[in-house]
Amino acid sequence: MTTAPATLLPTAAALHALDRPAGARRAVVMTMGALHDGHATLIRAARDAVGPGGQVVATVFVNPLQFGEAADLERYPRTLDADLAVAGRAGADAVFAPSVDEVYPGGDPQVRITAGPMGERLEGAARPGHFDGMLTVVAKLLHLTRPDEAFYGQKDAQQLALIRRMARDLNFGVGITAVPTVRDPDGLALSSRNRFLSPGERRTALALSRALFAARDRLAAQQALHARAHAVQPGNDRAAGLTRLGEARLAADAQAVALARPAVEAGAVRAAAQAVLDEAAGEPVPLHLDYLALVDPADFTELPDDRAEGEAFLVVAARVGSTRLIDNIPLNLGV
Ligand SMILES: Nc1ncnc2c1ncn2[C@@H]1O[C@H](COP(=O)(O)OP(=O)(O)OP(=O)(O)O)[C@@H](O)[C@H]1O
Ligand SMILES: CC(C)(CO)[C@@H](O)C(=O)[O-]
Ligand code: BAL
Repeated sequence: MTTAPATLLPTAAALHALDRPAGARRAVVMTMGALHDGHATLIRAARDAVGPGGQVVATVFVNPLQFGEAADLERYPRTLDADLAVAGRAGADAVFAPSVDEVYPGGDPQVRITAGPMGERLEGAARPGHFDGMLTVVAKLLHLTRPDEAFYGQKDAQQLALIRRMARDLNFGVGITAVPTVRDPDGLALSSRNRFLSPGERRTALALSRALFAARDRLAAQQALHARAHAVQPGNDRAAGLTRLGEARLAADAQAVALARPAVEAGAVRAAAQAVLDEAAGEPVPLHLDYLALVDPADFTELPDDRAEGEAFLVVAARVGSTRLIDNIPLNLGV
């Protein structure tokens, strides 16, 4: 393990020449560069997984195939020297940072990966072709780097679900590991694009995480009501204890509310987040909501308003000024 800058591997030939000690596990962390602590957390997780004797390779490649607007591609930050230092400190041995010609010799590839229906929803609908381009380069980078395990951030939840799906559907034979979203102390999910936000835009952008946390808190409050209602049901031993504590009245109220509304429903969770986003849309620096959706983690289809059980992701995308941001939170509906 090293804290020196990671070794730069600018070509596939240099990558293939990288010595791979016998028995050493190799982990890969793919990025588009401009590394921040979210990326460093992925690299640290990769290092933890393979151990000091293993090998961690990060990749830095701004993939033209997954960009729609040319302006977004052109202004994407490129900070390779700093990236080598961040990657090295976090525990990467090497950074594979190829040129566009190295990855796509002879121009755009004719044969590509198709993301399928999950790739057309939400982010896929907002950025047509994005997920086909993303999966195509992920497939290429997996073939080039040949890892045992690859690490991706939960922040890009739909991307992660599609990569898992590709690895499974097309038998890539690689382990895919998710790393939870890393946030600034104020809640904003770290993202390379955050650097484009002015101070005012950043304040408005905080509504994304605030909306997700409001939904999570709404769900937790309803679940707590149910727990208390359950505690005072006839025959439950805890009822006597609660009475002694003077909580019987409170618990009875809770039971009445909980029984009147028997479950925590998707519609109420979504509404709690929507209220925060509506308020941010009226700020002097407004938030322009692209989508807010409560989805099935398996395929990113929207859950019906009356769904009251199971795993879900609450996902959001919005533009503030000229910067488009995404965020999400995993939730468990039901009581
Ligand atoms: N805040 C974060 N927490 C955890 N993982 C993250 C975070 N931000 C990015 N990642 C992960 O890092 C990997 C590389 O992402 P990428 O280079 O696109 O960074 P980014 O900050 O998401 O940039 P941008 O949002 O501008 O595309 C992806 O697997 C992504 O999910
Ligand atoms: C996975 C990825 C490196 C492919 O270009 C990119 O989409 C990203 O950085 O999340
Ligand atoms: N962070 C996902 C890659 C992209 O925005 O293109």
